[in-house]
Amino acid sequence: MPPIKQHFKVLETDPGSAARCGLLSTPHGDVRTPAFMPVGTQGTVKSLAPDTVKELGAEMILCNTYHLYLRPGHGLIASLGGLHSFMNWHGPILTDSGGFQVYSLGKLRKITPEGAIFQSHIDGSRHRLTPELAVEIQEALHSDIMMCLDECTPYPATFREAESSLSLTLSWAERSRKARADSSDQALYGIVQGGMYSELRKRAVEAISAMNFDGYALGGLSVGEPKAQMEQIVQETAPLLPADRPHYLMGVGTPEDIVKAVDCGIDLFDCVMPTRCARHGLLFTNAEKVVIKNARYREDNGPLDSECDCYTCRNFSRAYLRHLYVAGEILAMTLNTLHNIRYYMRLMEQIRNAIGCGQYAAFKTRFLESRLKA
Ligand SMILES: Nc1nc2c(CCc3ccccc3)c3nc[nH]c3cc2c(=O)[nH]1
Ligand SMILES: [Zn+2]
Repeated sequence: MPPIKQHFKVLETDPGSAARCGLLSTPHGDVRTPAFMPVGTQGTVKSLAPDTVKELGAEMILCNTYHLYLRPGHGLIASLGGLHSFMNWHGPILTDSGGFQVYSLGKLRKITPEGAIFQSHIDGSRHRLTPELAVEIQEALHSDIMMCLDECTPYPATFREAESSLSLTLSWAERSRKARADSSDQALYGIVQGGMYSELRKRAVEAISAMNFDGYALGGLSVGEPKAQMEQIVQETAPLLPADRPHYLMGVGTPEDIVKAVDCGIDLFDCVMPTRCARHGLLFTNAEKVVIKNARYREDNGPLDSECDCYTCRNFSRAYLRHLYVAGEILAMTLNTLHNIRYYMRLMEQIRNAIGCGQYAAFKTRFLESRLKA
């Protein structure tokens, strides 16, 4: 069995909560956790240069195996020196295995015990994504953290459907682990499925934990299930994960979701929300969600968010941001995304500080109450 990368250290735990601060060390640098990872699906955090992403405080970003395999191809990226130099991002990168994207993007997809058969959403070409190919692609991209190929159990699913989906994910996890090169300096994380069924989730944690991965992800959530159900699964399952390894909640979430999940011991988050909302003119502030195209901002000469230290809030008025968005200017995408990513980075800084001074429970209560008024 390849050596396990002891690449995570818990630094502080909060007395009144399962929240913890940690340090994730990778070949491309360290990540302070709890951390939010901006999504850079096609090798770019849309509309932002990598230096800007770094200035905003992001330490690790996500890229997509499915997209980069289809275009421009993992072989090309490997021949050009790997994904870090290709996109000029020299910090840590986590890549998803592609299963979720096949499920949500691929056309005419068919799941077989061997792998996921799908047609490219780009040119209709046919492909079969296997656990072995998913590892090969991520090794070619040379991401710092690789994910096993899993089946993201659809929502809703019957117990039997979730059970058979879980057994597929477990067999793929075993094959992913065996496919990893022994000398690899890349970490490999296992993914816990099990639908919305506590019994299956517990079975999944036991089986995946026994495979001794470098970190553990909770998958199969943020797939359209009611918020209360997601929270219940996280509350029940996160405490069962190996405490000395990173816990990654895939695809989550809103600021409220993150604050609640940190309380359960989640260390890593990703979500398309800050970047996608920015491109649709929905901007995050503590006071309210600003829909920038709203006429009420037409003459508003004030900053987007008076509490924010970002370039957008320091240099432009709400009136100007509204003008750019309504006029369809490309700069609107950049300024909006820059602010929303900075909002999430500042939230994670506040979360780490609250844990560091043993005040997380009070921080969470105060934050959630303030959001109710928003
Ligand atoms: N492999 C996998 N990915 C998921 C993602 C994508 C996260 C991602 C990683 C890297 C880049 C982009 C997206 C999910 N997003 C929302 N819910 C999700 C569930 C799963 C899941 O169950 N399995
Ligand atoms: Zn700002």
